[in-house]
Amino acid sequence: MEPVQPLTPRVLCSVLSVKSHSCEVTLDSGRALLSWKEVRPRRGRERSRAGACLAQAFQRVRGLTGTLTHRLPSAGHIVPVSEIVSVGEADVDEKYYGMQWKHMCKPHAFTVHYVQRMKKHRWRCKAVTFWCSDEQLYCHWLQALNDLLEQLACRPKRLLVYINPYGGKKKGRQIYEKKVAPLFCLASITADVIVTEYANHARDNIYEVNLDKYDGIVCVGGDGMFSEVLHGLIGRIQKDSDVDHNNPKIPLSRCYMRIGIIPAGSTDCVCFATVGINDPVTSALHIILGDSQPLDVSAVHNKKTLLKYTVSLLGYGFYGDVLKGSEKNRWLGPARYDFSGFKTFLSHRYYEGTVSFQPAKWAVGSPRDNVCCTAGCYICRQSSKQLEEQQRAETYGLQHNEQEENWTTVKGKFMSINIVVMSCACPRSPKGLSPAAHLADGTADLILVRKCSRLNFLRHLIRHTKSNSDQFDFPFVDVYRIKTFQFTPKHSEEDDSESTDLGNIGKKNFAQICTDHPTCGCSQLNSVWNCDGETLEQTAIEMRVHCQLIRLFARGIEDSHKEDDEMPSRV
Ligand SMILES: CCCCCCCCCCCCC/C=C/[C@@H](O)[C@H](COP(=O)(O)O)NC(C)=O
Ligand SMILES: Nc1ncnc2c1ncn2[C@@H]1O[C@H](COP(=O)(O)OP(=O)(O)O)[C@@H](O)[C@H]1O
Ligand SMILES: [Ca+2]
Repeated sequence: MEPVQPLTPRVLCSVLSVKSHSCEVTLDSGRALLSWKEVRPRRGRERSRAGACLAQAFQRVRGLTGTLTHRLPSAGHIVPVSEIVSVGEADVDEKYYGMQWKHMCKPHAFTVHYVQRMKKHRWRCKAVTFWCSDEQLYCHWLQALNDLLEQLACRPKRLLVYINPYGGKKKGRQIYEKKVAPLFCLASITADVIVTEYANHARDNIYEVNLDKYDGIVCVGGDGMFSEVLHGLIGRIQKDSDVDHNNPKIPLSRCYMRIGIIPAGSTDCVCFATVGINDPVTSALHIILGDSQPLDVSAVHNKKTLLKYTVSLLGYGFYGDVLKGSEKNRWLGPARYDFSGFKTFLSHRYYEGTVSFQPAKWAVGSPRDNVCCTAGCYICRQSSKQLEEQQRAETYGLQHNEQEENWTTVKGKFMSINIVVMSCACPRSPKGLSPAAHLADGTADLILVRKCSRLNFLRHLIRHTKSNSDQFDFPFVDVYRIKTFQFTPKHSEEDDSESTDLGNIGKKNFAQICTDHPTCGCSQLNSVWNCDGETLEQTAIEMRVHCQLIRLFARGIEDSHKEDDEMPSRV
Protein backbone atom coordinates (compact mmCIF):
# COMPACT_ATOMS: atom_id res chain seq x y z
CA MET A 1 0.00 0.00 0.00
CA GLU A 2 1.84 3.15 -1.13
CA PRO A 3 2.36 5.86 1.55
CA VAL A 4 0.36 9.04 0.88
CA GLN A 5 2.74 12.01 0.71
CA PRO A 6 2.38 14.33 3.81
CA LEU A 7 0.13 17.34 2.92
CA THR A 8 2.58 19.67 4.73
CA PRO A 9 5.65 18.79 6.88
CA ARG A 10 3.40 18.88 9.99
CA VAL A 11 0.61 16.67 8.73
CA LEU A 12 1.22 12.96 8.19
CA CYS A 13 -1.51 11.20 6.26
CA SER A 14 -1.56 7.54 5.23
CA VAL A 15 -4.04 4.83 4.40
CA LEU A 16 -3.60 2.14 7.05
CA SER A 17 -5.74 -0.78 8.06
CA VAL A 18 -7.85 -1.05 11.20
CA LYS A 19 -9.05 -4.61 11.51
CA SER A 20 -10.24 -5.40 8.02
CA HIS A 21 -11.09 -1.81 7.06
CA SER A 22 -8.89 0.61 5.13
CA CYS A 23 -8.66 3.96 6.91
CA GLU A 24 -7.30 7.36 6.07
CA VAL A 25 -5.19 8.15 9.13
CA THR A 26 -3.97 11.73 9.71
CA LEU A 27 -1.58 13.07 12.33
CA ASP A 28 -1.70 16.89 12.47
CA SER A 29 1.34 17.82 14.61
CA GLY A 30 0.39 21.51 14.54
CA ARG A 31 -3.01 20.88 16.10
CA ALA A 32 -1.69 17.78 17.91
CA LEU A 33 -4.64 15.76 16.63
CA LEU A 34 -4.77 12.13 15.46
CA SER A 35 -7.75 11.21 13.29
CA TRP A 36 -8.79 8.22 11.28
CA LYS A 37 -11.74 7.55 9.05
CA GLU A 38 -12.78 4.50 7.08
CA VAL A 39 -12.33 4.95 3.35
CA ARG A 40 -14.21 2.88 0.79
CA PRO A 41 -13.72 2.97 -2.97
CA ARG A 42 -15.88 5.93 -4.00
CA ARG A 43 -17.02 7.56 -7.21
CA GLY A 44 -15.56 11.07 -7.86
CA ARG A 45 -18.40 13.14 -6.32
CA GLU A 46 -18.60 11.08 -3.10
CA ARG A 47 -14.82 11.17 -2.55
CA SER A 48 -14.78 15.00 -2.61
CA ARG A 49 -17.70 14.98 -0.11
CA ALA A 50 -15.74 12.73 2.28
CA GLY A 51 -12.73 15.07 2.08
CA ALA A 52 -14.97 18.06 2.72
CA CYS A 53 -16.56 16.51 5.80
CA LEU A 54 -13.09 15.74 7.27
CA ALA A 55 -12.02 19.37 6.72
CA GLN A 56 -15.31 20.57 8.26
CA ALA A 57 -14.72 18.38 11.33
CA PHE A 58 -11.24 19.88 11.79
CA GLN A 59 -12.80 23.35 11.69
CA ARG A 60 -15.25 22.33 14.39
CA VAL A 61 -12.59 20.76 16.60
CA ARG A 62 -10.20 23.70 16.18
CA GLY A 63 -12.94 26.08 17.26
CA LEU A 64 -13.72 24.12 20.40
CA THR A 65 -12.01 25.01 23.68
CA GLY A 66 -10.36 22.19 25.58
CA THR A 67 -9.81 18.76 24.21
CA LEU A 68 -12.20 16.03 23.32
CA THR A 69 -12.51 12.86 21.36
CA HIS A 70 -14.62 14.04 18.49
CA ARG A 71 -16.53 11.66 16.29
CA LEU A 72 -16.45 12.45 12.60
CA PRO A 73 -19.61 11.79 10.62
CA SER A 74 -19.74 8.13 9.44
CA ALA A 75 -17.76 6.85 12.46
CA GLY A 76 -14.47 8.67 11.99
CA HIS A 77 -12.47 9.52 15.13
CA ILE A 78 -10.43 12.52 16.26
CA VAL A 79 -8.22 12.09 19.34
CA PRO A 80 -6.14 14.96 20.76
CA VAL A 81 -2.53 13.79 21.22
CA SER A 82 -2.81 15.09 24.82
CA GLU A 83 -5.35 12.32 25.42
CA ILE A 84 -3.29 9.48 23.99
CA VAL A 85 -2.10 7.25 26.84
CA SER A 86 0.56 5.41 24.86
CA VAL A 87 1.63 4.13 21.43
CA GLY A 88 3.42 0.84 20.97
CA GLU A 89 4.24 -2.06 18.68
CA ALA A 90 1.33 -4.49 18.36
CA ASP A 91 0.90 -8.15 17.57
CA VAL A 92 -1.72 -8.50 14.92
CA ASP A 93 -3.09 -11.98 14.88
CA GLU A 94 -4.36 -13.81 11.87
CA LYS A 95 -8.05 -13.01 12.34
CA TYR A 96 -7.42 -9.38 11.35
CA TYR A 97 -5.61 -10.19 8.19
CA GLY A 98 -8.63 -10.96 6.12
CA MET A 99 -7.99 -12.35 2.68
CA GLN A 100 -5.70 -9.58 1.48
CA TRP A 101 -2.66 -10.62 3.56
CA LYS A 102 -2.72 -14.34 2.89
CA HIS A 103 -0.02 -14.19 0.21
CA MET A 104 2.10 -11.43 1.85
CA CYS A 105 4.68 -11.30 4.66
CA LYS A 106 3.49 -10.44 8.21
CA PRO A 107 2.26 -6.82 8.39
CA HIS A 108 3.61 -4.19 10.83
CA ALA A 109 1.22 -2.89 13.47
CA PHE A 110 1.09 -0.32 16.25
CA THR A 111 -1.59 0.22 18.89
CA VAL A 112 -2.75 3.61 20.16
CA HIS A 113 -4.29 3.63 23.68
CA TYR A 114 -6.39 6.74 24.23
CA VAL A 115 -8.97 8.20 26.61
CA GLN A 116 -12.62 7.72 25.70
CA ARG A 117 -15.23 9.68 27.63
CA MET A 118 -18.29 7.82 28.83
CA LYS A 119 -21.34 9.08 30.67
CA LYS A 120 -21.16 10.99 33.96
CA HIS A 121 -17.49 11.99 33.61
CA ARG A 122 -16.33 8.36 33.47
CA TRP A 123 -13.19 7.81 31.35
CA ARG A 124 -12.07 4.54 29.82
CA CYS A 125 -8.84 3.56 28.08
CA LYS A 126 -9.67 2.55 24.49
CA ALA A 127 -7.24 0.84 22.08
CA VAL A 128 -7.05 0.92 18.27
CA THR A 129 -4.48 -1.00 16.20
CA PHE A 130 -3.27 0.32 12.84
CA TRP A 131 -1.32 -1.87 10.46
CA CYS A 132 0.38 -1.75 7.09
CA SER A 133 2.76 -3.80 5.02
CA ASP A 134 5.43 -1.13 4.68
CA GLU A 135 7.89 -1.36 7.59
CA GLN A 136 9.38 2.08 6.89
CA LEU A 137 5.95 3.72 7.02
CA TYR A 138 5.17 1.84 10.25
CA CYS A 139 8.38 3.13 11.85
CA HIS A 140 7.63 6.65 10.63
CA TRP A 141 4.20 6.61 12.31
CA LEU A 142 5.50 5.13 15.55
CA GLN A 143 8.28 7.70 15.71
CA ALA A 144 6.03 10.66 14.85
CA LEU A 145 3.47 9.73 17.54
CA ASN A 146 6.03 9.03 20.26
CA ASP A 147 7.89 12.26 19.47
CA LEU A 148 4.66 14.20 20.12
CA LEU A 149 3.98 12.28 23.35
CA GLU A 150 7.54 12.93 24.57
CA GLN A 151 6.88 16.67 24.20
CA LEU A 152 4.04 16.54 26.78
CA ALA A 153 6.13 17.83 29.71
CA CYS A 154 3.20 17.78 32.17
CA ARG A 155 3.07 13.98 32.23
CA PRO A 156 4.46 12.19 35.31
CA LYS A 157 7.13 9.54 34.80
CA ARG A 158 7.89 8.61 38.43
CA LEU A 159 5.24 8.45 41.19
CA LEU A 160 5.19 7.76 44.93
CA VAL A 161 2.06 5.73 45.77
CA TYR A 162 0.55 5.27 49.26
CA ILE A 163 -2.13 2.60 49.62
CA ASN A 164 -4.46 2.54 52.62
CA PRO A 165 -5.49 -1.12 53.04
CA TYR A 166 -7.83 -0.13 55.84
CA GLY A 167 -10.13 2.54 54.42
CA GLY A 168 -13.50 2.21 52.69
CA LYS A 169 -14.29 -1.43 51.92
CA LYS A 170 -10.65 -2.33 52.58
CA LYS A 171 -10.09 -2.96 48.86
CA GLY A 172 -7.36 -0.33 48.32
CA ARG A 173 -4.65 -2.84 47.43
CA GLN A 174 -6.78 -4.80 44.93
CA ILE A 175 -8.08 -1.60 43.34
CA TYR A 176 -4.51 -0.42 42.77
CA GLU A 177 -3.11 -3.72 41.54
CA LYS A 178 -6.00 -4.63 39.23
CA LYS A 179 -7.15 -1.27 37.86
CA VAL A 180 -4.37 1.29 38.24
CA ALA A 181 -0.97 -0.43 38.02
CA PRO A 182 -1.66 -1.90 34.52
CA LEU A 183 -2.49 1.62 33.23
CA PHE A 184 0.64 3.13 34.82
CA CYS A 185 2.66 0.34 33.18
CA LEU A 186 1.02 1.02 29.81
CA ALA A 187 1.99 4.69 30.17
CA SER A 188 5.59 3.74 31.16
CA ILE A 189 5.15 5.29 34.61
CA THR A 190 7.28 3.80 37.38
CA ALA A 191 5.73 3.78 40.86
CA ASP A 192 7.24 3.28 44.31
CA VAL A 193 4.34 1.75 46.26
CA ILE A 194 4.01 1.90 50.05
CA VAL A 195 1.13 0.07 51.74
CA THR A 196 0.54 1.94 54.99
CA GLU A 197 0.84 -0.07 58.20
CA TYR A 198 -0.75 2.39 60.64
CA ALA A 199 -2.61 5.70 60.69
CA ASN A 200 -0.40 8.67 59.65
CA HIS A 201 2.24 6.33 58.19
CA ALA A 202 1.96 8.15 54.85
CA ARG A 203 2.07 11.61 56.47
CA ASP A 204 5.22 10.81 58.43
CA ASN A 205 6.90 9.08 55.48
CA ILE A 206 6.56 12.18 53.28
CA TYR A 207 8.79 14.11 55.70
CA GLU A 208 11.60 11.61 55.03
CA VAL A 209 11.45 10.67 51.33
CA ASN A 210 13.50 12.43 48.66
CA LEU A 211 10.68 14.21 46.84
CA ASP A 212 12.96 15.32 43.99
CA LYS A 213 12.83 11.74 42.65
CA TYR A 214 9.08 12.01 41.97
CA ASP A 215 6.75 13.86 39.61
CA GLY A 216 3.81 13.37 41.95
CA ILE A 217 2.29 11.55 44.93
CA VAL A 218 -0.73 9.23 44.65
CA CYS A 219 -2.95 8.20 47.54
CA VAL A 220 -5.21 5.16 47.25
CA GLY A 221 -8.00 5.63 49.78
CA GLY A 222 -10.67 8.07 50.89
CA ASP A 223 -10.71 11.67 52.07
CA GLY A 224 -8.99 10.74 55.32
CA MET A 225 -6.08 9.16 53.43
CA PHE A 226 -5.86 12.16 51.12
CA SER A 227 -5.83 14.35 54.21
CA GLU A 228 -2.81 12.44 55.52
CA VAL A 229 -0.84 12.99 52.30
CA LEU A 230 -2.00 16.63 52.26
CA HIS A 231 -0.66 17.18 55.78
CA GLY A 232 2.58 15.42 54.99
CA LEU A 233 3.24 17.41 51.82
CA ILE A 234 2.18 20.85 53.12
CA GLY A 235 4.06 20.28 56.37
CA ARG A 236 7.18 19.19 54.47
CA ILE A 237 7.06 22.19 52.12
CA GLN A 238 6.61 24.67 54.99
CA LYS A 239 9.46 23.00 56.89
CA ASP A 240 11.74 23.10 53.81
CA SER A 241 10.87 26.78 53.24
CA ASP A 242 11.21 27.62 56.94
CA VAL A 243 7.59 28.81 57.37
CA ASP A 244 6.13 28.54 60.86
CA HIS A 245 2.73 27.03 60.10
CA ASN A 246 1.64 27.53 63.72
CA ASN A 247 1.21 31.23 63.02
CA PRO A 248 -2.41 31.58 61.77
CA LYS A 249 -1.65 34.78 59.87
CA ILE A 250 1.45 33.72 57.97
CA PRO A 251 1.07 33.07 54.21
CA LEU A 252 2.04 29.45 53.43
CA SER A 253 4.40 28.30 50.64
CA ARG A 254 2.57 26.75 47.71
CA CYS A 255 3.11 23.04 46.97
CA TYR A 256 3.70 22.40 43.27
CA MET A 257 4.07 18.63 43.57
CA ARG A 258 0.72 17.29 42.37
CA ILE A 259 -1.33 14.80 44.39
CA GLY A 260 -3.38 12.11 42.63
CA ILE A 261 -6.34 10.44 44.36
CA ILE A 262 -7.35 6.88 43.51
CA PRO A 263 -10.77 6.67 45.24
CA ALA A 264 -10.98 3.68 47.61
CA GLY A 265 -12.69 5.25 50.59
CA SER A 266 -16.16 5.82 51.97
CA THR A 267 -17.13 9.36 50.88
CA ASP A 268 -14.32 10.25 48.42
CA CYS A 269 -15.71 13.77 48.05
CA VAL A 270 -12.34 15.38 47.17
CA CYS A 271 -11.96 13.01 44.22
CA PHE A 272 -15.63 13.33 43.22
CA ALA A 273 -15.59 17.13 43.37
CA THR A 274 -12.37 17.51 41.32
CA VAL A 275 -12.89 14.78 38.68
CA GLY A 276 -16.68 14.42 38.64
CA ILE A 277 -16.79 10.74 39.60
CA ASN A 278 -15.08 8.48 42.13
CA ASP A 279 -13.83 5.83 39.70
CA PRO A 280 -10.25 4.46 40.04
CA VAL A 281 -9.68 4.05 36.26
CA THR A 282 -10.87 7.60 35.51
CA SER A 283 -8.59 9.03 38.22
CA ALA A 284 -5.65 6.93 36.97
CA LEU A 285 -6.14 8.32 33.45
CA HIS A 286 -6.22 11.92 34.76
CA ILE A 287 -2.90 11.21 36.52
CA ILE A 288 -1.36 9.64 33.38
CA LEU A 289 -2.37 12.62 31.20
CA GLY A 290 -0.68 14.90 33.73
CA ASP A 291 -3.70 17.06 34.57
CA SER A 292 -3.21 19.91 37.03
CA GLN A 293 -5.96 21.44 39.17
CA PRO A 294 -5.08 24.04 41.85
CA LEU A 295 -6.97 23.65 45.10
CA ASP A 296 -7.66 26.00 48.03
CA VAL A 297 -6.68 24.72 51.47
CA SER A 298 -7.91 26.03 54.82
CA ALA A 299 -5.68 26.00 57.90
CA VAL A 300 -7.36 25.46 61.29
CA HIS A 301 -5.67 26.82 64.40
CA ASN A 302 -6.36 26.94 68.12
CA LYS A 303 -4.36 29.37 70.26
CA LYS A 304 -1.39 29.74 67.90
CA THR A 305 -1.18 26.02 67.22
CA LEU A 306 -1.94 24.45 63.85
CA LEU A 307 -4.58 21.76 64.30
CA LYS A 308 -5.37 20.59 60.77
CA TYR A 309 -5.66 21.54 57.13
CA THR A 310 -8.98 20.98 55.37
CA VAL A 311 -9.95 20.95 51.69
CA SER A 312 -13.50 19.57 51.89
CA LEU A 313 -15.66 19.88 55.01
CA LEU A 314 -15.02 21.50 58.38
CA GLY A 315 -18.27 20.59 60.12
CA TYR A 316 -19.55 21.14 63.69
CA GLY A 317 -22.86 19.83 65.03
CA PHE A 318 -24.55 17.39 62.69
CA TYR A 319 -21.56 16.30 60.57
CA GLY A 320 -19.27 16.35 63.59
CA ASP A 321 -21.58 14.08 65.54
CA VAL A 322 -22.11 11.86 62.47
CA LEU A 323 -18.35 11.38 62.17
CA LYS A 324 -17.87 10.85 65.91
CA GLY A 325 -20.66 8.27 65.98
CA SER A 326 -19.29 6.47 62.93
CA GLU A 327 -15.70 5.99 64.07
CA LYS A 328 -16.56 3.07 66.35
CA ASN A 329 -18.47 1.35 63.51
CA ARG A 330 -15.67 1.38 60.92
CA TRP A 331 -16.32 -2.36 60.45
CA LEU A 332 -19.50 -1.30 58.62
CA GLY A 333 -17.38 0.41 55.94
CA PRO A 334 -19.12 3.31 54.11
CA ALA A 335 -22.49 2.30 55.57
CA ARG A 336 -21.26 3.49 58.97
CA TYR A 337 -22.14 7.06 57.95
CA ASP A 338 -25.74 6.18 57.11
CA PHE A 339 -26.17 4.37 60.41
CA SER A 340 -24.56 7.19 62.39
CA GLY A 341 -26.38 9.83 60.31
CA PHE A 342 -29.73 8.30 61.20
CA LYS A 343 -28.89 8.13 64.91
CA THR A 344 -27.54 11.69 64.92
CA PHE A 345 -30.63 12.95 63.11
CA LEU A 346 -32.87 11.35 65.76
CA SER A 347 -30.85 12.88 68.61
CA HIS A 348 -31.67 16.30 67.06
CA ARG A 349 -29.00 18.13 69.10
CA TYR A 350 -28.17 21.79 68.66
CA TYR A 351 -25.14 23.64 69.98
CA GLU A 352 -24.63 27.16 71.20
CA GLY A 353 -21.73 29.40 70.37
CA THR A 354 -20.41 32.49 68.62
CA VAL A 355 -19.42 32.46 64.96
CA SER A 356 -17.25 35.27 63.50
CA PHE A 357 -16.06 35.58 59.92
CA GLN A 358 -14.62 37.96 57.33
CA PRO A 359 -16.58 37.90 54.06
CA ALA A 360 -14.45 37.41 50.94
CA LYS A 361 -15.10 40.89 49.56
CA TRP A 362 -12.99 40.35 46.42
CA ALA A 363 -14.87 37.16 45.49
CA VAL A 364 -16.40 37.22 42.01
CA GLY A 365 -19.13 34.67 42.73
CA SER A 366 -21.55 33.95 45.54
CA PRO A 367 -22.82 30.71 47.15
CA ARG A 368 -26.28 31.21 45.64
CA ASP A 369 -25.38 32.25 42.10
CA ASN A 370 -25.75 28.66 40.85
CA VAL A 371 -22.49 29.03 38.92
CA CYS A 372 -20.81 25.70 39.55
CA CYS A 373 -17.04 25.25 39.33
CA THR A 374 -16.04 23.56 36.07
CA ALA A 375 -12.78 22.78 34.24
CA GLY A 376 -10.98 26.03 33.45
CA CYS A 377 -13.33 27.91 35.82
CA TYR A 378 -13.58 31.64 35.08
CA ILE A 379 -14.57 32.51 38.68
CA CYS A 380 -11.53 30.69 40.10
CA ARG A 381 -9.22 32.54 37.70
CA GLN A 382 -10.78 35.95 38.36
CA SER A 383 -11.15 35.58 42.13
CA SER A 384 -7.60 34.35 42.69
CA LYS A 385 -6.26 37.17 40.49
CA GLN A 386 -8.21 39.79 42.46
CA LEU A 387 -7.08 38.24 45.72
CA GLU A 388 -3.44 38.48 44.66
CA GLU A 389 -3.91 42.14 43.68
CA GLN A 390 -5.47 42.85 47.09
CA GLN A 391 -2.67 41.04 48.93
CA ARG A 392 -0.07 42.97 46.90
CA ALA A 393 -1.80 46.24 47.75
CA GLU A 394 -1.84 45.33 51.45
CA THR A 395 1.82 44.28 51.36
CA TYR A 396 2.88 47.65 49.89
CA GLY A 397 0.60 49.42 52.36
CA LEU A 398 -1.42 50.90 49.49
CA GLN A 399 -4.54 49.58 51.11
CA HIS A 400 -5.18 49.49 54.86
CA ASN A 401 -4.72 45.99 56.18
CA GLU A 402 -8.14 44.37 56.41
CA GLN A 403 -6.96 41.76 58.85
CA GLU A 404 -8.71 43.44 61.78
CA GLU A 405 -11.74 44.93 60.07
CA ASN A 406 -15.16 43.87 58.78
CA TRP A 407 -15.68 40.82 60.94
CA THR A 408 -19.28 39.66 61.11
CA THR A 409 -20.42 37.94 64.31
CA VAL A 410 -23.40 35.62 64.77
CA LYS A 411 -24.36 34.23 68.18
CA GLY A 412 -26.95 31.48 68.44
CA LYS A 413 -28.07 27.87 68.62
CA PHE A 414 -26.97 25.82 65.63
CA MET A 415 -27.95 22.39 64.27
CA SER A 416 -24.76 22.51 62.20
CA ILE A 417 -21.95 24.88 61.25
CA ASN A 418 -20.26 23.80 58.00
CA ILE A 419 -17.36 25.45 56.23
CA VAL A 420 -16.71 23.94 52.81
CA VAL A 421 -13.65 24.90 50.73
CA MET A 422 -15.17 23.12 47.71
CA SER A 423 -18.65 21.92 46.79
CA CYS A 424 -18.13 18.58 48.60
CA ALA A 425 -20.02 16.85 45.82
CA CYS A 426 -19.98 13.11 46.43
CA PRO A 427 -22.06 10.04 45.56
CA ARG A 428 -24.40 10.74 48.50
CA SER A 429 -24.80 14.37 47.51
CA PRO A 430 -24.16 14.83 43.77
CA LYS A 431 -24.18 18.66 43.90
CA GLY A 432 -22.48 18.79 47.31
CA LEU A 433 -23.01 20.77 50.50
CA SER A 434 -22.47 24.06 48.66
CA PRO A 435 -22.98 23.47 44.91
CA ALA A 436 -21.56 26.85 43.83
CA ALA A 437 -18.36 26.65 45.92
CA HIS A 438 -15.13 26.83 43.90
CA LEU A 439 -12.00 24.71 43.98
CA ALA A 440 -9.46 27.49 43.54
CA ASP A 441 -11.04 30.91 44.21
CA GLY A 442 -9.42 31.52 47.59
CA THR A 443 -12.71 31.37 49.49
CA ALA A 444 -14.79 28.95 51.52
CA ASP A 445 -18.57 28.85 52.00
CA LEU A 446 -19.92 29.07 55.56
CA ILE A 447 -23.30 27.37 56.02
CA LEU A 448 -25.11 28.14 59.28
CA VAL A 449 -28.12 25.96 60.09
CA ARG A 450 -29.83 27.42 63.12
CA LYS A 451 -31.98 25.47 65.59
CA CYS A 452 -35.10 24.20 63.81
CA SER A 453 -37.64 21.40 63.95
CA ARG A 454 -36.71 17.83 63.06
CA LEU A 455 -38.98 17.96 60.03
CA ASN A 456 -37.39 21.13 58.68
CA PHE A 457 -33.87 19.83 59.30
CA LEU A 458 -34.80 16.63 57.47
CA ARG A 459 -36.13 18.66 54.53
CA HIS A 460 -32.86 20.60 54.47
CA LEU A 461 -30.80 17.38 54.50
CA ILE A 462 -32.85 15.64 51.83
CA ARG A 463 -32.38 18.55 49.45
CA HIS A 464 -28.62 17.72 49.45
CA THR A 465 -29.43 14.48 47.69
CA LYS A 466 -31.44 16.18 44.90
CA SER A 467 -29.58 17.98 42.13
CA ASN A 468 -32.38 20.45 41.39
CA SER A 469 -33.30 21.84 44.80
CA ASP A 470 -31.85 24.69 46.85
CA GLN A 471 -30.75 23.46 50.27
CA PHE A 472 -30.22 27.08 51.40
CA ASP A 473 -33.82 28.13 50.79
CA PHE A 474 -34.93 27.95 54.43
CA PRO A 475 -35.38 30.76 56.99
CA PHE A 476 -33.05 28.95 59.41
CA VAL A 477 -30.22 28.51 56.87
CA ASP A 478 -27.68 31.26 56.05
CA VAL A 479 -24.69 30.92 53.73
CA TYR A 480 -21.72 33.27 53.30
CA ARG A 481 -18.59 33.30 51.14
CA ILE A 482 -15.69 33.86 53.52
CA LYS A 483 -11.90 33.96 53.83
CA THR A 484 -11.50 33.64 57.62
CA PHE A 485 -13.62 32.12 60.39
CA GLN A 486 -13.66 31.82 64.18
CA PHE A 487 -15.84 29.81 66.54
CA THR A 488 -16.21 29.97 70.31
CA PRO A 489 -18.60 27.51 71.96
CA LYS A 490 -20.86 28.95 74.63
CA HIS A 491 -19.60 26.28 77.00
CA SER A 492 -15.82 26.35 76.95
CA GLU A 493 -13.73 23.17 77.09
CA GLU A 494 -13.68 23.33 80.90
CA ASP A 495 -17.51 23.14 81.07
CA ASP A 496 -17.22 20.35 78.53
CA SER A 497 -15.02 18.25 80.77
CA GLU A 498 -17.58 18.61 83.60
CA SER A 499 -20.46 17.72 81.30
CA THR A 500 -19.16 14.21 80.75
CA ASP A 501 -20.24 13.24 84.26
CA LEU A 502 -23.93 14.05 84.88
CA GLY A 503 -23.37 14.01 88.60
CA ASN A 504 -21.19 17.16 88.46
CA ILE A 505 -23.61 19.24 86.50
CA GLY A 506 -24.73 22.20 88.61
CA LYS A 507 -28.47 22.79 89.13
CA LYS A 508 -28.39 25.56 86.46
CA ASN A 509 -26.78 23.43 83.74
CA PHE A 510 -28.98 20.45 84.48
CA ALA A 511 -32.09 22.62 84.36
CA GLN A 512 -30.83 24.05 81.02
CA ILE A 513 -30.24 20.58 79.54
CA CYS A 514 -33.60 19.47 80.73
CA THR A 515 -35.48 22.35 79.03
CA ASP A 516 -33.34 22.52 75.90
CA HIS A 517 -33.21 18.81 75.19
CA PRO A 518 -36.49 17.46 76.59
CA THR A 519 -36.35 14.33 74.50
CA CYS A 520 -32.81 13.13 74.78
CA GLY A 521 -31.53 14.49 78.12
CA CYS A 522 -28.09 14.26 76.57
CA SER A 523 -25.18 15.55 78.56
CA GLN A 524 -23.30 16.77 75.46
CA LEU A 525 -22.85 20.56 75.55
CA ASN A 526 -20.44 20.70 72.62
CA SER A 527 -20.08 18.83 69.36
CA VAL A 528 -16.77 17.98 67.66
CA TRP A 529 -15.29 19.39 64.48
CA ASN A 530 -15.29 17.01 61.50
CA CYS A 531 -12.17 18.03 59.54
CA ASP A 532 -12.11 16.11 56.23
CA GLY A 533 -13.27 13.01 58.04
CA GLU A 534 -11.03 13.31 61.07
CA THR A 535 -12.27 14.68 64.42
CA LEU A 536 -10.58 17.64 66.13
CA GLU A 537 -9.99 17.66 69.88
CA GLN A 538 -10.67 21.39 70.31
CA THR A 539 -13.99 23.18 69.72
CA ALA A 540 -12.75 26.80 69.86
CA ILE A 541 -10.98 27.29 66.52
CA GLU A 542 -9.97 29.83 63.90
CA MET A 543 -9.66 29.13 60.18
CA ARG A 544 -8.13 30.88 57.18
CA VAL A 545 -8.32 29.98 53.46
CA HIS A 546 -5.03 29.74 51.55
CA CYS A 547 -5.68 30.21 47.84
CA GLN A 548 -4.48 27.43 45.51
CA LEU A 549 -2.04 26.02 48.08
CA ILE A 550 -1.84 22.58 46.42
CA ARG A 551 -2.37 20.94 43.03
CA LEU A 552 -4.15 17.73 42.09
CA PHE A 553 -3.83 15.48 39.03
CA ALA A 554 -7.29 16.58 37.91
CA ARG A 555 -8.92 19.21 35.70
CA GLY A 556 -12.17 20.02 37.48
CA ILE A 557 -15.60 18.95 36.25
CA GLU A 558 -15.75 19.01 32.44
CA ASP A 559 -18.88 20.29 30.72
CA SER A 560 -21.03 17.29 29.83
CA HIS A 561 -21.23 18.24 26.11
CA LYS A 562 -17.79 16.61 25.73
CA GLU A 563 -19.07 13.19 26.75
CA ASP A 564 -19.29 10.58 24.06
CA ASP A 565 -22.27 8.30 24.31
CA GLU A 566 -20.96 4.83 24.94
CA MET A 567 -21.25 3.82 21.31
CA PRO A 568 -19.40 0.84 19.86
CA SER A 569 -16.73 2.07 17.46
CA ARG A 570 -17.72 1.31 13.84
CA VAL A 571 -14.21 1.34 12.53
C1 LIG B 1 -31.68 11.63 55.56
C2 LIG B 1 -30.99 12.13 54.29
C3 LIG B 1 -29.57 12.48 54.59
C4 LIG B 1 -28.86 13.04 53.34
C5 LIG B 1 -27.49 13.56 53.69
C6 LIG B 1 -26.80 14.08 52.45
C7 LIG B 1 -25.45 14.68 52.78
C8 LIG B 1 -24.33 13.72 52.38
C9 LIG B 1 -23.05 13.93 53.17
C10 LIG B 1 -22.08 14.76 52.40
C11 LIG B 1 -20.74 14.85 53.14
C12 LIG B 1 -19.78 15.59 52.30
C13 LIG B 1 -18.59 16.06 53.08
C14 LIG B 1 -17.55 14.96 53.12
C15 LIG B 1 -16.72 14.82 54.16
C16 LIG B 1 -15.66 13.73 54.09
O1 LIG B 1 -14.40 14.32 54.13
C17 LIG B 1 -15.84 12.80 55.30
C18 LIG B 1 -14.79 11.72 55.30
O2 LIG B 1 -14.78 11.07 54.07
P1 LIG B 1 -14.03 9.60 53.99
O3 LIG B 1 -14.92 8.67 54.73
O4 LIG B 1 -12.67 9.71 54.63
O5 LIG B 1 -13.95 9.27 52.51
N1 LIG B 1 -17.15 12.22 55.19
C19 LIG B 1 -18.07 12.50 56.11
C20 LIG B 1 -19.43 11.90 55.89
O6 LIG B 1 -17.83 13.20 57.08
N1 LIG C 1 -2.71 1.03 57.52
C1 LIG C 1 -3.57 1.77 58.24
N2 LIG C 1 -4.12 1.28 59.37
C2 LIG C 1 -5.02 2.01 60.07
N3 LIG C 1 -5.46 3.24 59.71
C3 LIG C 1 -4.95 3.75 58.58
C4 LIG C 1 -4.00 3.05 57.79
N4 LIG C 1 -3.69 3.84 56.71
C5 LIG C 1 -4.40 4.96 56.83
N5 LIG C 1 -5.17 4.92 57.94
C6 LIG C 1 -6.15 5.92 58.42
O1 LIG C 1 -7.46 5.48 58.03
C7 LIG C 1 -8.33 6.62 58.04
C8 LIG C 1 -9.42 6.49 57.01
O2 LIG C 1 -8.81 6.40 55.76
P1 LIG C 1 -9.71 6.65 54.45
O3 LIG C 1 -8.92 6.18 53.29
O4 LIG C 1 -10.22 8.06 54.44
O5 LIG C 1 -10.93 5.68 54.61
P2 LIG C 1 -12.47 6.12 54.80
O6 LIG C 1 -12.86 6.85 53.56
O7 LIG C 1 -13.17 4.83 54.98
O8 LIG C 1 -12.48 7.01 56.04
C9 LIG C 1 -7.43 7.81 57.77
O9 LIG C 1 -7.57 8.67 58.89
C10 LIG C 1 -6.03 7.25 57.73
O10 LIG C 1 -5.15 8.09 58.46
CA1 LIG D 1 -12.77 27.58 47.44
